[in-house]
Amino acid sequence: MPKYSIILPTYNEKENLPIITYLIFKHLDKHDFELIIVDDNSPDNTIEVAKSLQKIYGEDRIILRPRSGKLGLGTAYLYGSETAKGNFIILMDADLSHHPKFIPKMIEEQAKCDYDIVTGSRYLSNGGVYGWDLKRKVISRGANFLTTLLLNPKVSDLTGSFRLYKKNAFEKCIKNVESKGYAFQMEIIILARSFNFTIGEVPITFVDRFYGESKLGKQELIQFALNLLYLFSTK
Ligand SMILES: Nc1nc2c(ncn2[C@@H]2O[C@H](COP(=O)(O)OP(=O)(O)O[C@H]3O[C@H](CO)[C@@H](O)[C@H](O)[C@@H]3O)[C@@H](O)[C@H]2O)c(=O)[nH]1
Ligand SMILES: [Mg+2]
Repeated sequence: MPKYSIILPTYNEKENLPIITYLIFKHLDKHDFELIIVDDNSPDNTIEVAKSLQKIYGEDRIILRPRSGKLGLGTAYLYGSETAKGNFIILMDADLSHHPKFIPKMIEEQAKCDYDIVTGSRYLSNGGVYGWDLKRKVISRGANFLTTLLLNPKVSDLTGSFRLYKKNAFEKCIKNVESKGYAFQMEIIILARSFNFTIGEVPITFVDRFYGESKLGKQELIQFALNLLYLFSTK
């Protein structure tokens, strides 16, 4: 039976964490999985909530990273993949923007063609984005448009982070990725294509967070543009 390791990076997600955890356990009750919560020493003490959840669901089902500093999302994913015991890795956000009900659909899609990667896509028909203002919609569409124009990796949602990977595919991509911030997800797809990994897509609806705040800032966007130009120039 396949085992799935779900990596959940958290930074100030104390309200969202119990709800997302409950929904993951509900929607994956027929699957063998572990949940790896990678907190960056959040000032709101998310880690204390995570420890309580670990007591409820068991230390074999919820794995926590020992206390760290603010190390960033890239290192959170790296820790998750080094710790994972599953043969598949699932990345998702902890803020309820990614609904766990889509995970069984991703698992089904992966099995259909034995894909190396399945991406949750907001930009397929039946997918969508809810709750974002115009600026955020333009940024997301713009980032996808520019990446497609320059690198055309033939995936409809390049910046989304809700994905399922075969463990070996994820390890190979993450070892080679250079981008640290918002461009990370996009670069992973570019790398996956260069390694000839197969990629399937499942439509998802992304709902903007209700509790807490997005960590995407102006600096991240400038970095995205620089990373994209770098990938284009080294193509
Ligand atoms: N451990 C850790 N977790 C972090 C950090 N920064 C953010 N996170 C966690 O990473 C997830 C996504 O962060 P958000 O701040 O909610 O991102 P977003 O603006 O909603 O952006 C989302 O959509 C983008 C595509 O439009 C994605 O590119 C991005 O990865 C994310 O999925 C959340 O679970 C958040 O707690 C960090 O430095 N460290
Ligand atoms: Mg978010």
